[in-house]
Amino acid sequence: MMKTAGTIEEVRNILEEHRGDSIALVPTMGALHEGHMALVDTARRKGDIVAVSIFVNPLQFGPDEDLDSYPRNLERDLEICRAHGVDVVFHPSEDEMYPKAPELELRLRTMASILDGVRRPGHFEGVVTVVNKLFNIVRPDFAVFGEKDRQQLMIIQRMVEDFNHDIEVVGVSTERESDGLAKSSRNVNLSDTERAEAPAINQALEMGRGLIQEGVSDAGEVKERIEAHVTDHTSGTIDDLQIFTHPDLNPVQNIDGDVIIFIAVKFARTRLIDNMMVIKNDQNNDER
Ligand SMILES: Nc1ncnc2c1ncn2[C@@H]1O[C@H](COP(=O)(O)OP(=O)(O)OP(=O)(O)O)[C@@H](O)[C@H]1O
Ligand SMILES: CC(C)(CO)[C@@H](O)C(=O)[O-]
Ligand code: BAL
Repeated sequence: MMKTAGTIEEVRNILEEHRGDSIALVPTMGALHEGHMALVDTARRKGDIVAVSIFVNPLQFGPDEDLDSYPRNLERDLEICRAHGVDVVFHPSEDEMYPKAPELELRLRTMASILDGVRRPGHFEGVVTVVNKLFNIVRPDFAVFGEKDRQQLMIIQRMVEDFNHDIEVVGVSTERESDGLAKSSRNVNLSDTERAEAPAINQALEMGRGLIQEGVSDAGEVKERIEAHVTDHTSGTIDDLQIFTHPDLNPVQNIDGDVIIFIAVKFARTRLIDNMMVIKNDQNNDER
């Protein structure tokens, strides 16, 4: 039977009963969907015990961002977790996680000097702070994160290395709606019109991948074509569009190897992100 814990003491007591079992943790901000459940399924294959954390972390939201309107529905989330055979859900309050304003700050260097590290100042500092806390509270053997938030996944992988957490970080490929839109908790904050337009983001990324695989090597040209597709088919504006080498995330002008295309699109109330890896010489269009 699934157990739930609202406090650190409760979750530690529950996990203590499972001493000797390996734990796979899926950190989330709730408003769960099938993307999260793909993470849970991976966690189930990895660990004896699957723990999901649900916490909308205020530290990773900027002052003008959507902390207040971020979707929250704990009862529904618990039902979804129960139906998926999750063993433990940890859903702390803000006071439980931050009884005092943190005195110590973690700072990132180059990995936050690009993309959302620049667009959302302080975001990744907030993410690594809360994930560190979750790792210390749950002490998982495995921690599962989605490739939709690829920069976050790479930063957490690096954090585990830098801080010697004895945890295997596992990445899971992006779950998409049947029309290609990446599943995201924020999709519910799109208007009907925006929701109908939003698949153009994935279409544009697919088009970019196609161009690169056909031999277009000018990153500027690929970006222009992607931007035009999004602009022509949505009311959103491009907040960020970058092509980086894979796996070391260097900006690229001339594409002569594998790359990742990152995009962020701002709609009226909601900013969506997506990314696509392009294996340059891969003819079968599978995402890795
Ligand atoms: N479509 C998806 N496919 C795979 N993993 C996903 C997907 N959406 C979210 N995740 C992963 O789930 C974890 C929790 O993410 P979060 O709770 O922020 O949900 P989200 O859908 O990404 O919400 P947001 O609207 O904040 O982007 C993260 O590791 C994230 O990468
Ligand atoms: C990893 C995370 C749960 C930390 O708050 C959040 O950034 C998310 O949901 O991706
Ligand atoms: N999915 C990453 C969490 C955030 O957007 O704040």
